[in-house]
Amino acid sequence: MAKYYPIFLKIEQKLCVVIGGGKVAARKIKTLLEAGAKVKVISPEVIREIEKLSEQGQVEWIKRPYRKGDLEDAFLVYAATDDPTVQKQVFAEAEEKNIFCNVVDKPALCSFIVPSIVKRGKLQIAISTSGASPALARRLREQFEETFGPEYAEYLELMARWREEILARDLSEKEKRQIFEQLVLAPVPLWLKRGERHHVKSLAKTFNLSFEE
Ligand SMILES: C[C@@]1(CC(=O)O)C2=NC(=C\c3[nH]c(c(CCC(=O)O)c3CC(=O)O)Cc3[nH]c(c(CC(=O)O)c3CCC(=O)O)/C=C3\N/C(=C\2)[C@@H](CCC(=O)O)[C@]3(C)CC(=O)O)/[C@H]1CCC(=O)O
Ligand SMILES: NC(=O)c1ccc[n+]([C@@H]2O[C@H](COP(=O)([O-])OP(=O)(O)OC[C@H]3O[C@@H](n4cnc5c(N)ncnc54)[C@H](O)[C@@H]3O)[C@@H](O)[C@H]2O)c1
Repeated sequence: MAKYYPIFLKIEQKLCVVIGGGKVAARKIKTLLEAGAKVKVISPEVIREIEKLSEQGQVEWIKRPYRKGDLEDAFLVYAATDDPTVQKQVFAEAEEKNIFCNVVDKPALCSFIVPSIVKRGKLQIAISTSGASPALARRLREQFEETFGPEYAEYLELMARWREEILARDLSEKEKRQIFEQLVLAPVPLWLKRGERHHVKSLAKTFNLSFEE
């Protein structure tokens, strides 16, 4: 099994080409759009979900089978057809053009694989089993979603703002690190979840940080 290197890619406004228009393609398209990519779908048929996105102008749908040259200018490519010959052709063109390629039914032909994602605002937990068990990746996501609830979105907003406020202070690296450590130890997510905002307020006050109720 291949070794994989996890990173978070900035794909805003970058062209991502998806070959095929079934439910697996739809799943990949969803996360591409969430990251702000420009998505082009090439497939003779697509499921209703993708057709709707095309009607709303969120993706460009080219209604025909894949042909060589379709990957021109692509930043990322997904081969999500049910035809192994087409899958190989897409992979071959991507290799030739040095484009990262995800072949959804053939990990051996993937130059990148897609993780299962827990997303709470700025917090993203990406889970991969290196392709060993996608079903387990999904199950772990569901477990993490219970542990890290929607309150983590606001928590991260607060932490980001507080971090800026602390970084702007005339303190030594050590002093700043000590404050960050104390802040992450406080059960802020729990307070937010329970609506105990007065606790968050007094924590903010202790460190002279902003907090709007
Ligand atoms: C995480 C997730 C992200 C996403 O797709 O967005 C994702 N697969 C998901 C679900 C899922 N996929 C499959 C099942 C059915 C149960 C099962 O087979 O286990 C389920 C479970 C379900 O749907 O419940 C079938 C399957 N998947 C692959 C193959 C081909 C093969 O392994 O040979 C086959 C057999 C196809 C066939 O029948 O022939 C391959 C890949 N799937 C990956 C990602 C990459 C490795 C990820 C990792 O590191 O584990 C990799 C290598 C390539 C890629 O696609 O990037 C998403 C969860 C989203 C979520 O819900 O959170
Ligand atoms: N990686 C994953 O997460 C995962 C999960 C489940 C299944 N799979 C595998 O992924 C593949 C796709 O799954 P699905 O459920 O989306 O399949 P599907 O049959 O619903 O969709 C296949 C799509 O490919 C299109 N297509 C066929 N020939 C084409 C061509 N020449 N050019 C362009 N498009 C073409 C079809 O029009 C259709 O829209 C299957 O091989 C399946 O076994 C992968």
